[in-house]
Amino acid sequence: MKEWRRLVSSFSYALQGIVQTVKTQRNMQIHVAFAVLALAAAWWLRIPRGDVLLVFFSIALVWALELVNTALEAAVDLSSPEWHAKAKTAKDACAGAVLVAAVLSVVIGVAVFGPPLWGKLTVWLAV
Ligand SMILES: Nc1ncnc2c1ncn2[C@@H]1O[C@H](COP(=O)(O)OP(=O)(O)OP(=O)(O)O)[C@@H](O)[C@H]1O
Repeated sequence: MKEWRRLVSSFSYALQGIVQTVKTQRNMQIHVAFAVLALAAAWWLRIPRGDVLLVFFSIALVWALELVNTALEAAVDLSSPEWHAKAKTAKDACAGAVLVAAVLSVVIGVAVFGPPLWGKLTVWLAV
């Protein structure tokens, strides 16, 4: 029973971490907005299941890295409030990781949504 309660509370702390990050981090709010847009577009364009999984994968990757980035920023601010070269390296590298995932998700987005969007556009333009 105790184990079960511990599992539920760690899940609840994890959810609090996600909610708090969405509430406080502008970049996370942008990622969430893009994810909602991408999923709405996937539904509208009737994207095949395999491609929807790719979209979910890129959303999860960007969100996960933004959460790690937020955690690292908080830890660095706590341990090194003054300027320090290593604090800069840590923050910049973590921001770079988010950027890599964001670029990958743009590439996936163009590959998944590009052809069906183009198809819709050509139908509209032909009318
Ligand atoms: N203690 C520090 N020592 C050295 N450089 C720092 C330090 N704090 C921040 N920086 C530099 O300033 C940049 C911006 O840091 P900041 O903490 O404002 O994060 P951010 O990327 O603006 O994220 P957010 O907007 O989510 O707070 C870092 O990427 C880093 O280059």
